[in-house]
Amino acid sequence: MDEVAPVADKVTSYFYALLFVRHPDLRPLFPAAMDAQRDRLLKALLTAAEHIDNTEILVTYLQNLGRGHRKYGTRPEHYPAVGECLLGALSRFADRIWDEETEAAWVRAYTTISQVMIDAAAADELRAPAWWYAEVVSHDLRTPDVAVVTVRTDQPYPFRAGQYTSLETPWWPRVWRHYSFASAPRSDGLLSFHVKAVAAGWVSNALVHRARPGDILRLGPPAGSMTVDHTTDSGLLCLGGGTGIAPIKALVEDVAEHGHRRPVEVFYGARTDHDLYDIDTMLRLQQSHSWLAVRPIVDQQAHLQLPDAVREFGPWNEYDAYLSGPPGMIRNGVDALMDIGVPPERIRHDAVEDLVALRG
Ligand SMILES: NC(=O)C1=CN([C@@H]2O[C@H](COP(=O)(O)OP(=O)(O)OC[C@H]3O[C@@H](n4cnc5c(N)ncnc54)[C@H](O)[C@@H]3O)[C@@H](O)[C@H]2O)C=CC1
Repeated sequence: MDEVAPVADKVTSYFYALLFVRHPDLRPLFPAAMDAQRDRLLKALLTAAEHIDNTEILVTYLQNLGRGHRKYGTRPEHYPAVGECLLGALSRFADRIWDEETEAAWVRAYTTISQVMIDAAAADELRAPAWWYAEVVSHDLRTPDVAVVTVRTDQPYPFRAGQYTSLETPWWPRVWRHYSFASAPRSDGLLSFHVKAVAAGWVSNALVHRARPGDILRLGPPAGSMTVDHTTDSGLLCLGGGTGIAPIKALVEDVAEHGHRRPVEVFYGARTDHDLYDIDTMLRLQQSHSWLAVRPIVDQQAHLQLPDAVREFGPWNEYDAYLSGPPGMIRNGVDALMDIGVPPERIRHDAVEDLVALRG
């Protein structure tokens, strides 16, 4: 992977060119514009390579990936075509080190990887649809660029508070983006998402500025492990930045439903007062639950960013920490928490690679 990383862009462009020339029948499975897609393939490979020595994490990651590929229409017979083109691209750009042994190692790795994905997809097929249709039932514009979008799915959608889904709009077919659920599972089955229209974000702009009740979206399966462990009663320290408050609100509802009186401390960060678009909901929750404390942290007022604010309170070493927000906030937040003694195994957040896909 070291050989490939510096020329990653070239490898992926060449890979897709090979794939579409040799297998034109696979082209309709991919979005019309391939820019974001290119990054994804390499990110998946890098993630797999990074966890190559941790079989448990790697297998879980690949199983999710396999399940997630069902919504694209991926079939087991597509995997050899992809593998062959991937090897073609890698051997071309890693030619300095490429030999029979390297090729054999890649074939072995790819065969194992694809088999785990194929098996996970096949098992999932027996119990869940490849995707869910979701009708927009309400669209609440909270700021000029943040909307709360609520949908009703065509079939029951099981998930856990703190997880996210992938979402496709009718305006950008086959372009999928991740959004966290903004509530714990509700008795009426409705799902809500907080969406910020980001610059050049096709899906987010469509959801904020175009989507209206009656529009039909598609959802992929739930994913993510930022969920509450209900077998313990340790406190929860939650950092939600911007629309990252969405899954934190879901976690608070989850704790409330489980009836444990465990302390939950929420730090809700935003650039300005105006960006604290969900503060009323969070303060209402605080009023209803004595175990919950919500602290809004606004950059402009305090001249400090969300992770710094957390240092001023605590101690947090008995807490499980949950972070949700922009990738920079997650990275700095994890550093700040470790710095003040929170053990890494108690810190939870979505993978930063997936957060990149949360944008747009
Ligand atoms: N599961 C998750 O982790 C979720 C992540 N998100 C992501 O959250 C982001 C929200 O975007 P916005 O509302 O525009 O956020 P924003 O850019 O307005 O920032 C929100 C908060 O994060 C802090 N922050 C931002 N960058 C930081 C850095 N480098 N170091 C320390 N603190 C930093 C800011 O001070 C602010 O308090 C999006 O990137 C979205 O993809 C959204 C929902 C769920």
